Amino acid sequence: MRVGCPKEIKNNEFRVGLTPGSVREYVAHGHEVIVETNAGLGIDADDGVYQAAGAKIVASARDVFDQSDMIVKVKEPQPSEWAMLREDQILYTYLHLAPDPEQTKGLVESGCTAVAYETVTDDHGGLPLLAPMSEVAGRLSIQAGATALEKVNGGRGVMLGGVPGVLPGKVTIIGGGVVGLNAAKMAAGLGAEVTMLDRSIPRLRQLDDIFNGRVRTRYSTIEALEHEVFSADLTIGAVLVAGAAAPKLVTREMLSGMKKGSVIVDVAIDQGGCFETSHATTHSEPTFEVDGVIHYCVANMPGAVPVTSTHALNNATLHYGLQLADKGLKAIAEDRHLRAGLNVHRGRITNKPVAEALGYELAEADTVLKVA
Ligand SMILES: NC(=O)C1=CN([C@@H]2O[C@H](COP(=O)(O)OP(=O)(O)OC[C@H]3O[C@@H](n4cnc5c(N)ncnc54)[C@H](O)[C@@H]3O)[C@@H](O)[C@H]2O)C=CC1
Ligand SMILES: CC(=O)C(=O)O
Ligand SMILES: [Mg+2]
Repeated sequence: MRVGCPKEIKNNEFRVGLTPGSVREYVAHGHEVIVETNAGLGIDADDGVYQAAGAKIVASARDVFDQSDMIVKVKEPQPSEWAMLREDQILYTYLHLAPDPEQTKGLVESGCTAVAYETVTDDHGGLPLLAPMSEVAGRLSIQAGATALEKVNGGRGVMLGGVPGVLPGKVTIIGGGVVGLNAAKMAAGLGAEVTMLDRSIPRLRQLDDIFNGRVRTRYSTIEALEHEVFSADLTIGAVLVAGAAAPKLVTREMLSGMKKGSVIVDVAIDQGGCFETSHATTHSEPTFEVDGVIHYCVANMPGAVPVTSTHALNNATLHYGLQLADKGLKAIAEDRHLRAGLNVHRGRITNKPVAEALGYELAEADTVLKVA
């Protein structure tokens, strides 16, 4: 198969779909790999490094899309990209379709087969291709939140760790999955007072075991949420219902109960965000203020640390990428975890939460894939 990797074009996105190491693996499987010039500059890999790994370098994204059977990316395709996709092409990348009707329409109209990293599953009930970026974003969320809390950045001027004789800042984390766990590790490491909320009691038990009393856990009711968010200096939004738009757990009305200059980092923004007042921001303008509360809502947080993120992402995406390249649609038909990743196929929506969120008729992945 011809496997193509264009340069990412989202605002301040420096990751790349394939590392040179991944290129070598595809080539070792007998595939041709086509990489756009300068695609890897954000991870210190120039065209020569990709060529040494066996890639062919082409001058433009158009060349990559024209010459490839499968496109491997990081972020959801932008309008100029979905216009280049074709019916016989596989797209393998993050999509986050539920809150994004325009992109969904673009992919449906292209006729391509789109596999979303964030809905591929594993045997343990996890999302293995989302997890590495959730680890990165969870850890970054505390760095971003601590910076936004500085007075010069509009925050209330609290240092999360405190100092001897002065109480630490308070961090509330809504959602104790991969993002939440990694945020809690960083916040606790800085010396902050940390509370995590979740709706899953088994997960709260696990978190309690992991932190052994260093972090408080609380079942997430409206009352508990209000109490923990109103008293927080920094609140992290980290909930997920796989594939679906994030539930709006913190309403605009609730902002009036929060401390002036407190900060929210809505990591769940890529699924629409779990604060009613959130809207996606970019690394060039990451924050805005509503009712005295600073909002940080960058939808591609890991793009800020592309070296770490690209390698972590490739570690997770390579296995299924090779399956797709080796077997094409048959790989999706044969593997239920890859089938869970299928969101769009030849103009049909095959992911239930996406179909429900955007009013499309659901086409079941197993029936729509007529593979001999
Ligand atoms: N902005 C960015 O750059 C990035 C955003 N993300 C996003 O972060 C979000 C979280 O991802 P993960 O931690 O990997 O998901 P996860 O599935 O590991 O964890 C989500 C947690 O939310 C909990 N939850 C669901 N509904 C809840 C509710 N109503 N109240 C309280 N808890 C609830 C679940 O029980 C689960 O423990 C996702 O939307 C993901 O796409 C991930 C990476 C980068
Ligand atoms: C998961 C995601 O949206 C990201 O890594 O940018
Ligand atoms: Mg989007």
